[in-house]
Amino acid sequence: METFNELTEQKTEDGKFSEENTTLKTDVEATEPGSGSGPVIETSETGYENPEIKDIPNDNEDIELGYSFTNTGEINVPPLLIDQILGQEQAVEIVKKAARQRRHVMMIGTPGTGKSLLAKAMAELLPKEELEDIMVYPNAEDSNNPRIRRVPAGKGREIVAAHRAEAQKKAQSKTMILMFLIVGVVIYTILTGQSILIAIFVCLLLLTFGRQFIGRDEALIPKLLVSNYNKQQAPYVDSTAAHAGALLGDVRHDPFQSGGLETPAHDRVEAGDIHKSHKGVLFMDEINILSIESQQSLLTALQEKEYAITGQSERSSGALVKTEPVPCDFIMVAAGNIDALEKMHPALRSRIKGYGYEVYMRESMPDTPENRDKFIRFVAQEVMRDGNIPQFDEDAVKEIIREAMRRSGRKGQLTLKLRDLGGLVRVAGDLARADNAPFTTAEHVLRAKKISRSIEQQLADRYLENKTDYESFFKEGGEIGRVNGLAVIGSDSGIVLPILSEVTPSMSGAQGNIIATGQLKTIAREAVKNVSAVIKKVTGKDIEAIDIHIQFVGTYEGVEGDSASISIATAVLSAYEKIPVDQTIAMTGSLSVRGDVLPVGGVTYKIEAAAQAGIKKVIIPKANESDVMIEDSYKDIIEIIPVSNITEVVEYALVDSPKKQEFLKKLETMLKNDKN
Ligand SMILES: Nc1ncnc2c1ncn2[C@@H]1O[C@H](COP(=O)(O)OP(=O)(O)OP(=O)(O)O)[C@@H](O)[C@H]1O
Repeated sequence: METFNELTEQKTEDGKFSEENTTLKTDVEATEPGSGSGPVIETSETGYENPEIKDIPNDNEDIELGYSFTNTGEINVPPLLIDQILGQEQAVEIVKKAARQRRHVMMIGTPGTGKSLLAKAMAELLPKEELEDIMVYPNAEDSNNPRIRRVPAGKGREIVAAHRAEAQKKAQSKTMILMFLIVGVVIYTILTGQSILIAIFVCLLLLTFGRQFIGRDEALIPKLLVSNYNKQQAPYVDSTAAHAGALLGDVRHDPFQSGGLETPAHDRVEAGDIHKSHKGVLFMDEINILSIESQQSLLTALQEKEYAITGQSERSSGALVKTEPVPCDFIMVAAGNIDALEKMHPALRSRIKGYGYEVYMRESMPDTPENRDKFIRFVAQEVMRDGNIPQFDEDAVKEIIREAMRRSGRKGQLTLKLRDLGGLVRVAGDLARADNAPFTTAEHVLRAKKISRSIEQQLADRYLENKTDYESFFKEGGEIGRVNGLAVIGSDSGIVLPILSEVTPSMSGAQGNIIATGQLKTIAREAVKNVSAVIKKVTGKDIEAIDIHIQFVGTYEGVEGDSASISIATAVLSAYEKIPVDQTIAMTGSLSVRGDVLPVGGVTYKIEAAAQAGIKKVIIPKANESDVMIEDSYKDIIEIIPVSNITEVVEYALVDSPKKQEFLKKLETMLKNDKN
């Protein structure tokens, strides 16, 4: 009986990079989050470039557009933000509906797909006629309970100005009276020959008490808590990562709490974002990072549509003060990625769900002529928003569309991770400006792509440099048990990931083990287990007698995903059968327990990484064939071999020999029997 143990994984916890960005992903997941090549670090020096591919011109096939134009200055950018949004039709419809009916909205999806843009657009759709100013007045009966009044928008300023003028007038007449009294005292002293010292004492008394008497009117001036003076649209307040005070309002501490030096309580009250967004939109990204107490208070504010302001710090004198309830009738737009749902206060989620809509943002849209034309408008919008970069000519826009195709990771799609693409537009525009060019051209976009490399891409470059320096992977010859696997770092860069395998006599003698090293994470560990099913079938009976060692070379950051499974299987089969693997080949692909090669993510970036590393051929899953959108500069230097099962992988990857032919026959028969 086959008695393979559970996978034994040896890992070192040291030297782990941040999981999110630097884990080597080898599976479909890897194509997801789109940090793209935004303008993170602008340096042309950092990129490692294979000299072979450096100067190959980009002669991509032409991209057809619905209409032609000279430059994006000719394109009409719609005045309303809602009409500027690309590809998120469902979200746009929901936002329009929610604005009409004053409903809350929850948007879940990848960063940079337009969530905050939609929230801003919603504020533009709300009626500005309903806007109000909120004022806080002193309370003569209880100074620690300031009064709240709402007045039509713009009136607040007038009221404060009128109170101030009145207080100044009163203060002036009181000052006059005081001056008269002092002058009277001086004259009286001179006329009656009284002691000068007594006169000075009396004057000082008058000044001290008089000051308090005069200042009292100032202390009664109301404070404008929320002003909507001259606002052209309903407020939009981004409250992402706000602390309790900034979100819910606060009362400042008063270091002088007596002696006539104190600041009146109402003057120390500060509005929170929930109050500033009254009659408008409160946007909160990553709502799950808000503390549970603040989420609870937010829920109360949503339910009551008013929320009293009190000092947030218990030790401050502000904690004694609590205003009357302050209006906060806002529409909440909550956003986040899918984890936000799990970590969100269930009652808050239920409130938004019960009184609003939920929408999942799209990450790409079909590559149709209409959608391409929308990208022309997108570039025009970004240029307009930036305000400092030259307009794009038609070829430059086509280059941006080409990049949108590539970044979608799937044939026939255009990415909607538009913040990153907007970054590319700006870097290209900056280059054109630096050149004093009248327009941004395709050449500027291509240069921008080279210099605006994401941190992950730069990391991949360094990785390649180091690996090349230390000759950690081979590009030619045949090696037993050694395969050039491929992985993705972040979401937009690939690396060559060498995988080694050794087959040794079993330590226990009675039981075989699979020992995998290289800090494998859950999915990668499971992939190794699945591969073991195929290995067991192919290698046959005496499996109890061997241990199989698999090493992911130089992966101190950890490995995740299952797209290395065909590489693992090939390495192990090569080690077991003692047939060398062709090192001019790299490979990526997931393997089913029945030996089929399944699709994976990030094929384009992986192929480009292999080409950059000087590898000549890449095996990819047949199902991914149409997702390949490598730059033209790589097309002539790398051969792509699509495969659909492990037999084909072995056929291409192992170095030709009679032993290989024999093994292939065995493999084919086994898989055939398996399927029948
Ligand atoms: N669907 C879209 N249509 C047009 N422009 C977009 C779209 N999505 C993103 N953009 C551009 O990207 C910028 C950033 O997008 P936005 O801030 O709305 O993303 P987000 O989804 O809120 O991201 P995050 O969750 O990181 O805040 C926008 O100001 C806009 O220029």
